[in-house]
Amino acid sequence: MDTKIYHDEDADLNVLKGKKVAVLGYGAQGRAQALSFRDSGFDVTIGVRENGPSWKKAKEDGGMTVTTMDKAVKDADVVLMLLPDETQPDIYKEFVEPNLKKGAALDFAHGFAITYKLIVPPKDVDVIMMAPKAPGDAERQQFVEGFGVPALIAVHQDATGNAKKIALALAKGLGCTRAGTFEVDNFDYETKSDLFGEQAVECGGLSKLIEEGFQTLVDQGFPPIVAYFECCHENKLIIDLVTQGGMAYMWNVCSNTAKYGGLTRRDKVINKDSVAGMKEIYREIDSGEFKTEWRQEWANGLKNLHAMMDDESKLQLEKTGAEVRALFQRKAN
Ligand SMILES: NC(=O)C1=CN([C@@H]2O[C@H](COP(=O)(O)OP(=O)(O)OC[C@H]3O[C@@H](n4cnc5c(N)ncnc54)[C@H](O)[C@@H]3O)[C@@H](O)[C@H]2O)C=CC1
Ligand SMILES: CC(=O)[C@](C)(O)C(=O)O
Ligand SMILES: [Mg+2]
Ligand SMILES: [Mg+2]
Repeated sequence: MDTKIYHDEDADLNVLKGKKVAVLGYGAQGRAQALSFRDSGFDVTIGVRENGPSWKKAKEDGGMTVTTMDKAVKDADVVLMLLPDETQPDIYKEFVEPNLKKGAALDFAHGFAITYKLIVPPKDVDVIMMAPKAPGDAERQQFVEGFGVPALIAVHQDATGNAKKIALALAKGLGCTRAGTFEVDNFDYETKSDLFGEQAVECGGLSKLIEEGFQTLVDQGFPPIVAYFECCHENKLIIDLVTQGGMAYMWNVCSNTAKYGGLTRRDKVINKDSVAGMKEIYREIDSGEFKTEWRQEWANGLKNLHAMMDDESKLQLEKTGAEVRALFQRKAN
């Protein structure tokens, strides 16, 4: 299946000229997208809780209307649900559904709520996705530097006939058509790949690999800072090589000792049991079991999540990392 790729020339910011773009939420994605839309000339309204931290931050950033979510949605031509996934169904019910005007576009940066039918929009609105494939800070930084991160777009519902044009205008407004914006057939492709990637590879798998590698060396009596450089700090430099020129390039830049040792021993770490684990992760995502568990965790006040985050913050790795960053800060001053 060929994925259609779009660049600047395929998207038109004027599609949103004179239109009201309401961004609900001002966190990682909300702030990065809203500031870039503002700088791209869109009429941006931020919808957040009155006088909360996001309200104050959005006011400080300036150049946008800041109001409550219900008021932001009223008369909006595009509403971006840049709220935590777990909060979206309730916020949609209370603030969006009663105020969303006929012919508006409802946009998501991740398809969770639509894929698992936690939000079912009316038939008379466009439902689109513009999902940047990056953390918020990175996408804003690349926009400011004149480039942009890649994004996925999808159209779930095209009531006006303009759904894809609007998704592309949003992507261009965030600089994502500079790198490349990829169209996928449906929300599920983004939702399920993103959940899998963040659980099995980029957040879950990678953090565990780093933590256990670090602990293995520390348990062998290595100074924590030595273990930190080897199992954590240097990863960015290696990944930069992969990003620059692929796996072969990374291997070629590394020593032959690293090539031989890495290629002959990596299966001791990532092996058929690990792959079976990856398949189980995907099965839980695809079946909706993860969705059900995550909804239950939200209903329980995120107790387990807070406990796990507390455990993470107490790791020796974090203490050593803070010392290293302080060291580097000294160099920067
Ligand atoms: N974090 C990231 O960089 C990425 C996130 N996404 C998606 O973007 C969407 C937004 O996620 P993030 O920006 O990470 O969210 P976030 O957790 O960074 O912040 C969301 C913002 O929503 C508001 N908010 C939070 N809880 C609220 C509540 N209970 N009631 C009302 N407002 C509330 C606040 O303004 C908060 O700053 C999600 O669908 C996520 O999956 C997609 C790509 C990357
Ligand atoms: C930053 C990103 O793309 C993630 C990991 O999917 C997310 O934060 O949900
Ligand atoms: Mg992601
Ligand atoms: Mg994600």
